[in-house]
Amino acid sequence: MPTPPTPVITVHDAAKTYTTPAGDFPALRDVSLTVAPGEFVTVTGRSGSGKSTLLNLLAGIDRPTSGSVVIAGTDVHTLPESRLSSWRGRTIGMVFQFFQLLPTLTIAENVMLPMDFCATRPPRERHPHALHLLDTVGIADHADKLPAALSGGQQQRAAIARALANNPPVLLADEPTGNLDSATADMILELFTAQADTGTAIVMVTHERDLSTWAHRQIHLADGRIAHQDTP
Ligand SMILES: Nc1ncnc2c1ncn2[C@@H]1O[C@H](COP(=O)(O)OP(=O)(O)OP(=O)(O)O)[C@@H](O)[C@H]1O
Repeated sequence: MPTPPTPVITVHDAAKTYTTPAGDFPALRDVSLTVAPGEFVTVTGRSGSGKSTLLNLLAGIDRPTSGSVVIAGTDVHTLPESRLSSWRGRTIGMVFQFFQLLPTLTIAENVMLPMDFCATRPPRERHPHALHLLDTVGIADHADKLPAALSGGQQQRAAIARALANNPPVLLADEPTGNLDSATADMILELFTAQADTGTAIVMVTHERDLSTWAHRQIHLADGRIAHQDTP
């Protein structure tokens, strides 16, 4: 039997309780999961089931009330606040529903931002690397345009190139196809599949229930717990 790969994401017994004026609200409970390098996992569930809360814990944006989140060997929530954003910039790529490109920077400049922020490459290599990434996602011709000149699908490709700028082991996506027509959405999902094939672990929150054509595993949340996991 081959040894299973060491997970790049390990969530152990994580819980997140929000304290509100109306009392404590358990948004996540008893969540344990692992994701291996190269795995493409979707997280589905009704509105309010805890999908974004889980993604925020994985990104180190929020801390669990109890339990642990270990990403690429780092227990995320033991990192001091001062090291968290640089850790995130090197370890996590993030893709959002509304792309979140900076409107006054060109597409290439947007893709260079994570490299500038983390100084992961010497300055002279950053623009060529941005062009290489834009080529990989099929929009190198648009490198010098502003985001507003691109279609939604092209902007999402640029956002994916930016997310991959520092070659992170983990890509987190929050409804990345939610603002795209279905043909464009399929192209974005194909890009994710191809990226997973290179060894990146991908966790994607989505409202679409069945993405078995693309995802290796589908995790379904209900009331803050993992209700079931399907492996197509
Ligand atoms: N900062 C907060 N303070 C209090 N309650 C919160 C906070 N953030 C989220 N919640 C509650 O936690 C629950 C889970 O929220 P979460 O955003 O994770 O759900 P979701 O599954 O991502 O929903 P959607 O699909 O609508 O984005 C919800 O009931 C929400 O109201």
